[in-house]
Amino acid sequence: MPAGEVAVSEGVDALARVPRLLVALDFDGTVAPLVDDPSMSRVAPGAQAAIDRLRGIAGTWVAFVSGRPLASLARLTESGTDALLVGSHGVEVSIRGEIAELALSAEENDRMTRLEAALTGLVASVPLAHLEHKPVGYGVHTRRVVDQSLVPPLQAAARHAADGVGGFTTRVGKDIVEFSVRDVNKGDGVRMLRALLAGEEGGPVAVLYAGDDVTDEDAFAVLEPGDLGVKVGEGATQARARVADIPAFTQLLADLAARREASVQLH
Ligand SMILES: O=P(O)(O)OC[C@H]1O[C@H](O[C@H]2O[C@H](CO)[C@@H](O)[C@H](O)[C@H]2O)[C@H](O)[C@@H](O)[C@@H]1O
Repeated sequence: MPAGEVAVSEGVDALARVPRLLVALDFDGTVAPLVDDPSMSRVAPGAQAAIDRLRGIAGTWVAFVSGRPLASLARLTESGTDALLVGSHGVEVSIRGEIAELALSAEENDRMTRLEAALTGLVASVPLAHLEHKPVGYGVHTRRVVDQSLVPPLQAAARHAADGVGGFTTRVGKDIVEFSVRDVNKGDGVRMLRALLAGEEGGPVAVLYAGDDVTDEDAFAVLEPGDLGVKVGEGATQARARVADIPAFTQLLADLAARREASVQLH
């Protein structure tokens, strides 16, 4: 479904009135501006305020669903023990402080080691490229590479190396190509969170999912009638609504909080 099929205001209005709502948020590029150093990312102040407000409304849950490692996501979102976090594109899960064990097999570890050796050499050959070590894979970052003509050949060589080792899921994001030894995605994460909350609450849970990148399409793809997918920024998408940028999405979250607070008071 093309973005723009639903006017943002109309979509938010509908979500304000559902009895149970999961607000599932991508992190980088959706609530946190993209920066050169991933460790320096921060949630935009207005977005944080809206998230805190939403968390305080009855029948409303906020989760982060990110490609980031869980530890990084927990730190940057300053999540407490009640947090719902899905990291590493759906592989790592933390539900209110309970972290599902990853337990990589010896074979997975071996493939990781072999890919790391290959990627380390490739990344070292391109000035200012950076290799991110993740719990179930690697990210080849190229945001800071000055000579961007070096990026396509680096990414092609990295893909070739991953194909050579075998068994990796490849994802292309913003100035990054990533390789994961586990084939799980953000859609799996959203499905799991919805089922968990519906089970706990004994009723259906509508979902607002927002994301800015290609990897968020897996999450948009599992949304159901009554949910709302919001694409943040440009690019082809299956999301039914679109906002221009992080400030516009921050405004959407604040509007949702205000309308949901008003709706809860009426019931
Ligand atoms: O699913 P997300 O929450 O959007 O995470 C995707 C990747 O985000 C990080 O990289 C991106 O953000 C960095 C900081 O702004 C930026 O420097 C980089 O160019 C982006 O690709 C993170 O480092 C990755 O692990 C995530 O997979």
